[in-house]
Amino acid sequence: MRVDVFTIFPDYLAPLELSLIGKARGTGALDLRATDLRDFTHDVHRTVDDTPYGGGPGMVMRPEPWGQALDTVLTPSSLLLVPSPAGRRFDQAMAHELALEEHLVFACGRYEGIDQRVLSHASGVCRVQEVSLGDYVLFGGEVAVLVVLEAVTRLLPGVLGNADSLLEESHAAGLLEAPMYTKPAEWRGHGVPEILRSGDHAKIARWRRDQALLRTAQQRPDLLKQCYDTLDKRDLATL
Ligand SMILES: Nc1cc(-c2ccc3ccn(Cc4ccc(CN5CCCCC5)cc4)c3c2)n[nH]1
Repeated sequence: MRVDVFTIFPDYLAPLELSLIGKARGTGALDLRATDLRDFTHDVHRTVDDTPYGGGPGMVMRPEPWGQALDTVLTPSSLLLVPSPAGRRFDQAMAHELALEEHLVFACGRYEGIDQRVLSHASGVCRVQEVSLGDYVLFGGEVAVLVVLEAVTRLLPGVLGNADSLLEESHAAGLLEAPMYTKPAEWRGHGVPEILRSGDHAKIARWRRDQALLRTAQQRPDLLKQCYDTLDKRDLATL
């Protein structure tokens, strides 16, 4: 997957060099390039913003640098993602959709956002999707890029060493995960559920499924409602 990110703070994306994303870049699963939007300005101050038409607080990002920047990468097969408080809520389903794309382009806004004509013009070239992390306002889009790219990269083939963890996720799709434990068996007076040390994999799987159901019912009943139709009689007996 090829990913282009345009931002006035390219260093903000340095964490993408680390950990599994860094590994995905090393194996070629992810070809990621961050470019400074100011490279597409031509004035001595490298200006990317200006006052909003119609008045109002703050500044708006000028269309010209964005137009020239996006001209260098957008093709009809690109998907332009524009982080925004007004965007489609990012979730695991969207992460799976994005993991199938061949070319993602992120336009990271700052200030009060990007001149709307940039998105309008781009939608004549490729698909454009505004994306939101949630109902709160950040300073800009870079944090959204870090979140989206981490969630998408772990879904790319070969990135997660143990493919089973993805299978686990798909099986438990929609439910919260069961509690996890590791050594030591006794820690500050807290033990580990005996079933997990029984070696009986069928019983362990059932226990984990029950824990996931109960945890979801308790902490995220909205999720349980969404996947209620997928529950079998044994699941319903647990609830
Ligand atoms: N999920 C999420 C994504 C973002 C995000 C993404 C990209 C940019 C680019 C700039 N900002 C900051 C900003 C955006 C908009 C306003 C105006 N708006 C007026 C009405 C009430 C809400 C705010 C103020 C500041 C961004 C914020 N925040 N949260």
